[in-house]
Amino acid sequence: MAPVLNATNEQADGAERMTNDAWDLARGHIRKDIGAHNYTTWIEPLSFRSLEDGTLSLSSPTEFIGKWVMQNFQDVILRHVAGNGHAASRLVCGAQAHSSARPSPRETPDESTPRSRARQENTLDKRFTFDSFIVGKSNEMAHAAARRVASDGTVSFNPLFLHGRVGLGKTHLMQAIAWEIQEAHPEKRVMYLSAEQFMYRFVQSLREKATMDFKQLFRTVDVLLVDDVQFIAGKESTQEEFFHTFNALVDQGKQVVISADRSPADISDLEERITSRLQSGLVVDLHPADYELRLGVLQHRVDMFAAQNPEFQIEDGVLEYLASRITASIRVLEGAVMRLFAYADLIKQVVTLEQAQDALSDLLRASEKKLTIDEIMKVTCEHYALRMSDMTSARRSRTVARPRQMAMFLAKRLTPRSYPEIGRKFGGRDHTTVLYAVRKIEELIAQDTQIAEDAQLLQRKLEG
Ligand SMILES: Nc1ncnc2c1ncn2[C@@H]1O[C@H](COP(=O)(O)OP(=O)(O)OP(=O)(O)O)[C@@H](O)[C@H]1O
Repeated sequence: MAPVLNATNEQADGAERMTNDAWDLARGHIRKDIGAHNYTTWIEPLSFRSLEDGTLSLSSPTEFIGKWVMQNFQDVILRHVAGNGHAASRLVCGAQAHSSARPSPRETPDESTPRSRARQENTLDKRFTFDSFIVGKSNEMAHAAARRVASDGTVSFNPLFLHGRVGLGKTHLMQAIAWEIQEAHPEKRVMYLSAEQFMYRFVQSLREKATMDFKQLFRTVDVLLVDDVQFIAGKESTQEEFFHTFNALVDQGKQVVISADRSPADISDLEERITSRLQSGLVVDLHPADYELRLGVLQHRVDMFAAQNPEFQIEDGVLEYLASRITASIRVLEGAVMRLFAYADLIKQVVTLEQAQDALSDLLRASEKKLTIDEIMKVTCEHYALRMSDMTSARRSRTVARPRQMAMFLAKRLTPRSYPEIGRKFGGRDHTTVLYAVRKIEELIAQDTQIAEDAQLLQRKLEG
């Protein structure tokens, strides 16, 4: 039986010796996958040592970086090295990394179980599971649909089409589906690959006059997940083949999951018949992450890191600050928090707001909104039909006090100002008043939908 989860095994069989140049090529792909910031922090400092007997050996400037790379980027590195036609199934990375290192018995996969066979063959990233996917308003629909596809015995919507801007979790969700189905049904043939890999394999099969094998391989899977389908726009023969594969599977009632950076209708240079088939199931978009989701992702990352590095400590408020300032994508946010970990490892002290600002200054500058407390007061007053003077006055009636508390809450959340600084701007109030206001609004957001909506609307206006 042909390997199902591995888009690269055949290429790997004929592996030539890997060189520095080949590592450079793989690095380019890795950079695209993990983003520029992660790349600069973790991958750029590595140098290629050797690739022998399937073990890729890289050296890193410190043990910490080596360990972190192994824990977080092993899959993506191996995938791209293997994608360039080199047999690589294991990574060794450290200050002393050496090609002769062998897996310890604990690390050696038990080849007797279907589960470990699936793991050995696959190109999935171990981190991309439902467990590690944080759900918020912006992605709850996509998450629910993905869960349904992963858990349903029957096919409810075919295809499931996930779309959204870069770095918002499409690949993560697709791989989570693949993991889940593979886990629950080891007998099922689940294939995950990018549209680029699909094209590569198709072209290879043409070159090797093995198109029948190609068709056989793709048309006998139970679940097919194709990432970044916008890639095949304008590529006629690949589109044609994709269309036939897609139809054959859907007609047999096999689940297909597709992702793209935009909706089917917005992908230009896609044949009309393909667009309409892509729209024939469920089309769900992942919206840009809101503040709560951003904070959730940061918190999750920190908890994971702290579990392995008990000495790691971060000052209260730093994550909230980062979540409010770094809005580009979850990938960028992850890059930021990982950089913070590397920084914490160097200084070996509690990470303060000032240090975080220093370590991430380029990222923060890029997303600088320069939001002032005056602006926050102004937008809040407009929303509640109040005067600016109400923000600083001593009036305590609820119609004025509540919006004022809301403005204080937003000032804390959306600016780097401290409690005393905010107090001074709001008519010279004490920092404890600001602290109380922030807590009060947080409490009300959890209980009162009107307040929750107000907070969200105001935040969106201010951040937009
Ligand atoms: N809701 C989430 N919870 C936890 N991590 C997330 C979430 N969304 C995205 N991520 C993380 O952000 C990073 C980027 O996500 P992913 O690669 O899935 O994005 P994508 O939408 O496929 O982007 P692209 O279009 O560039 O391929 C990954 O490391 C992923 O784990």
